[in-house]
Amino acid sequence: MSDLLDTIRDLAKKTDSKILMVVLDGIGGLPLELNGDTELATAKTPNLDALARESQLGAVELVGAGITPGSGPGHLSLFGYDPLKYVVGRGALSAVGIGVKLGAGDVAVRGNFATLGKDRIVDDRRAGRPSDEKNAEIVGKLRAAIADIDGTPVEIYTESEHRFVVVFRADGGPALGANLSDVDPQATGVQPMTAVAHDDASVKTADLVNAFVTRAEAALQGESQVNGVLFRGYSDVPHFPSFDDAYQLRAACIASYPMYKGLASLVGMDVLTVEGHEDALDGKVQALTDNWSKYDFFYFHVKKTDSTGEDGDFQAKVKKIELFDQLLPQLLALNPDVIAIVGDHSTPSKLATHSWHPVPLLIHSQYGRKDAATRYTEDEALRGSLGLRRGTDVMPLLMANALKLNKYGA
Ligand SMILES: O=C(O)[C@@H](CO)OP(=O)(O)O
Repeated sequence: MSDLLDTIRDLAKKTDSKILMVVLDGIGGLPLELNGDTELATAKTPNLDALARESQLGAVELVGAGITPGSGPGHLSLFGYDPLKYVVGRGALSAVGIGVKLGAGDVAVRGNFATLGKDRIVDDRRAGRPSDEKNAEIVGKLRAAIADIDGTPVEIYTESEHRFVVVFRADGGPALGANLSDVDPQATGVQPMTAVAHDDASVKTADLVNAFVTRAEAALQGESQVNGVLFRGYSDVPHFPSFDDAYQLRAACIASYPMYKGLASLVGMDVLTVEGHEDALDGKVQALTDNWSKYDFFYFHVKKTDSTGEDGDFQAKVKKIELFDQLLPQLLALNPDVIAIVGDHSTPSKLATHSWHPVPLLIHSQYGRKDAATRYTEDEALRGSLGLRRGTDVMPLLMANALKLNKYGA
């Protein structure tokens, strides 16, 4: 099956124009009551509104109608990689994002520190979002308790907040399979699940995962809030076509959270250093400004629009949107030839998790047509000239608006 990336590679050409892709993680939302306003519509966003009135708007479904994307597939779609073809587990994204190298046959898995109540019922899938320092303290405890499991080396790393990474090393033995079920139920009020192998190569991995969960809970018995571990997204390291090669671009990633840096690194983007804590918006603007002349594509990631939605905090998400709006003029001052404002999925506070709802897309360039949209909101976007599209349409549209694509065919 011809891959869109192959077609784009044949059409792409180097030019001096610059593309800035801003991903507001989880930006799409829902009104709290029927016919009410979403978080985006509620937010006061004068700068986004002004930009929208001079841009083309539409909406994107990152994987397909009715499908709720994880951040990984959502981003791969935005980068032009069909998420149904290019599959990678969270484990590899997190591991690569924190600089852990995986060898042949190793398996990495994404962990959540969680709060377990009576009968091991999951009370909080994120253990109250502990600090990175608390995370590191817990990782230290687990490293002391679990250096290996029946001779299989086990490595445990802090990612951020409630997130951690475990790597099971093949250590010269048979490759460990990554085809097994999650421990993380991605819900509260139920117990962690028992990992089950879906093929013979993953039987050992499932045994290792279940043994880790048992030993970790024993080691964390004295902890009041961080006393459980949930696993999802097992994977080895995939080899994806290079983003720079497919688009003839020099691409840079500006993100704070390791998983997004891992994803960008997997497709070959340069991951720029961002100073600051948490979502570090000032540090990201600084990194963008300092490196503006060195690249012609920038992926600029904003995380807290997702986290606040996942915490079910409508007003907090509104505030994070308004905070981004306030820094938008600094991005526009760099005068990108093309800027896109988009998200990798919706995370409505009402659902407190990702959802299938299309995400608003804004593209600003000098080659747009008249567009009826007057704001960057879910409803207004669908009045735009771009209509409803797949996430994999975004990069070709940005390349076209940057005059970076030759004509297809004679
Ligand atoms: O890591 C995260 O920020 C989120 C979304 O990807 O995962 P979780 O719901 O486990 O916090």
